[in-house]
Amino acid sequence: MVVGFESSIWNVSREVKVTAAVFAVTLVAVKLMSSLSKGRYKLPPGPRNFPLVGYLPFLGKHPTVVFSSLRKIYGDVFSIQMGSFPAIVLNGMDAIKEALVTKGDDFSARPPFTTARLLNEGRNFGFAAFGPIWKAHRKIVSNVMYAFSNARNNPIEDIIVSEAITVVEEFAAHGNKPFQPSDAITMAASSLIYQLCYGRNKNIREDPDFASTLKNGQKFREFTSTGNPVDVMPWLRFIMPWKVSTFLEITGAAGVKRTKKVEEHKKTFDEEHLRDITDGLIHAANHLSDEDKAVGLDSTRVIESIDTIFGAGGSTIASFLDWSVLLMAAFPEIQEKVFQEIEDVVGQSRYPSLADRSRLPMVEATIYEIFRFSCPVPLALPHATTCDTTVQGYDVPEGTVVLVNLYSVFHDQKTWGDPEKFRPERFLLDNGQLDKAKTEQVIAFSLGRRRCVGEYLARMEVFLAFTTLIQRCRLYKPPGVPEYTLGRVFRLGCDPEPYEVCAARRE
Ligand code: HEM
Repeated sequence: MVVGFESSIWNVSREVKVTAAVFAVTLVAVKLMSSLSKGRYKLPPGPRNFPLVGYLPFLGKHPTVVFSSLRKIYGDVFSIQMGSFPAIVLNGMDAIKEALVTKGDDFSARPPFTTARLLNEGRNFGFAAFGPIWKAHRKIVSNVMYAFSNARNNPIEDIIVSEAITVVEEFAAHGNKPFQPSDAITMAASSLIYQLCYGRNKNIREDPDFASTLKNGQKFREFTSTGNPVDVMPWLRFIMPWKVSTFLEITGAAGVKRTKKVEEHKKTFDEEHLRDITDGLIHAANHLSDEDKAVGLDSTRVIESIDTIFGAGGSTIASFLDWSVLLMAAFPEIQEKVFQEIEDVVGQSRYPSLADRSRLPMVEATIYEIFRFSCPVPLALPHATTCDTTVQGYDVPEGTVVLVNLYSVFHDQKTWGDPEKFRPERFLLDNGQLDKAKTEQVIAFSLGRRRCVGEYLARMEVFLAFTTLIQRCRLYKPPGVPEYTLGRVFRLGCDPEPYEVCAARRE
C-alpha cells in the first residue's frame, strides 16, 4: 500500500511537478522580495495579502469600489499584491498627474503580463515595453491617427452619422415596445471602427469578412471579459493551458484577417489618396526614417498597429453610447434640454456636423457628464514603472504594476460635491459656456505618454453619434419599469447593467 502510495506521488504528471516547483519558487521569491524591500524602501501602505494570489480574491466584481474603501484607510497611494506582481493603486488627480505627467518616463511601461507578451509577439504598441522602439512607434501611430482625422474630404463624418442613423432605424423598428439597445449599439460601433480602419462600405452588414471579424471579436470579449488569470499568475498556464492556447487561437485568427485586408489595400494603394487608417499605416511604413530604423522599428510593427487600433476603438465607443442611451432615458428633462439646443442650432433639415460643436455647449456638457458618471475605462490600462522612482513621497521599485484609478477622480467628493448625481450643468459657467477648469478634470482618455492615441477620433465619434441620436430619436424608460438602477458591470471597461428602453422617432 505504502509503495503504491509513494509511486502514485512520483508518477504525477510533469505539469503538476512544474506547477508545484513554480509555486514554491514564487512563494519564496515573494517572501524574500517583500522582506528585502521593507528595509530598503518606504513603500506605500496597504492591506495584507494571501500568498500566491495576493489581494485578488478581495477585489470582487467591482475593484474600483474596493479601491475607494482602501483609499479611505491608506490614502491616495496604496500597495496591493496582484498575484505574482507587486502593485500600487493611484487615486485622485494629484497622485495620477505626478506619476503619469511629471514623472511620465518612470511610469509609462506596461507590465510583462503573459497575454501582453503574446500579442503580436510582444510588438503590440498598446502593450509593448516602454523604450526607444515604442516611442518611435507611438509617434508614427499618433501622426497617422491625427492626419486621418483631419484629412480634407475624409469620410469620417459621413460614416459616423450614417451609423448613428442606422441605430435610430433599428431602435424605431421596435415601435413602442421595450428593447435592449446594446446589440444595435455594439454592431454600429464595430461597423464604425471597421470602416475607419478598412474603408467606407455602405453594405458592411452583408460583408462576410466583417461578419467573421465581429464573431471573432465577440469571442475575444467573452474570453477576456473578466481578465485572464495567467496574466497576474503566470504559473497558472501550467494548470490552465487553454487560457493561453485559446487566446492565441483568437488573436491568430484576427491576425489572418488583418493580413488579408492589408494585402488587398496594397494592391490598390495610392500614396496621393489615403482612404483609411490602414492606408495611413502603409504609407508610414513605406517612409520610415533612418532614426526609426536605427532604434529597431520596422514596417511590420507599424502595419500591425491596426490590430491595437481596431481592438481599442470599438468597445470603448459602444460603452459610451450604451451609457448615453440609458442616461438620456433615465433623465428625460436633461434629454429635452439637449434636444432643444440641437433643434435651435441644427434643426431637422440636416444632420449635425463637427462645425456645430462650439455652438452646442449643453451637448458638450452632457457628453462630459456621461464620461464622468460612467467612467468607461475606470482603471485605464495597467502601467508599470521603468525604474526605481517615487510618488506622493513613497518609493516605488522598478517593475511595480501601477493601476490608475480614473474612477477615483471622476467620483471624488471633494472635486464634485455630488459625484453620484448626473448633472451636466456642473460643466457650464453662468454665461452658458463650458467651464474648462471642470472639463479638464474628466481625464477619460488618461494622461501622459500612454494617453489614448485615439482620443481625437473618439471625441469626434461620440459627439456626432450622440448628437445625431438625440436629434432623431426620443428615448424613454418603458412604462411600468421601476427606476433604473444605473448599476455597472466591470469588465475590461465599465458597461451599464443590461436594461430596456423605448424609442420614438422625432419627426
Ligand atoms: C470613448 C472612447 C475611448 C475611451 C474612453 C478611451 C480610453 C482609453 C484609455 C483610458 C486608455 C489607457 C491609457 C493609459 O494606459 O494610461 C486608452 C488607450 C488606448 N486607446 Fe483609447 N479610448 C477610447 C477610444 C479609442 C479609440 C476610438 C481608439 C482608436 C481608434 C483608441 C485607441 C487606443 C489605443 C491604441 C490605446 C493604447 C495607447 C498606448 O498604450 O500607447 N481608443 N484609451
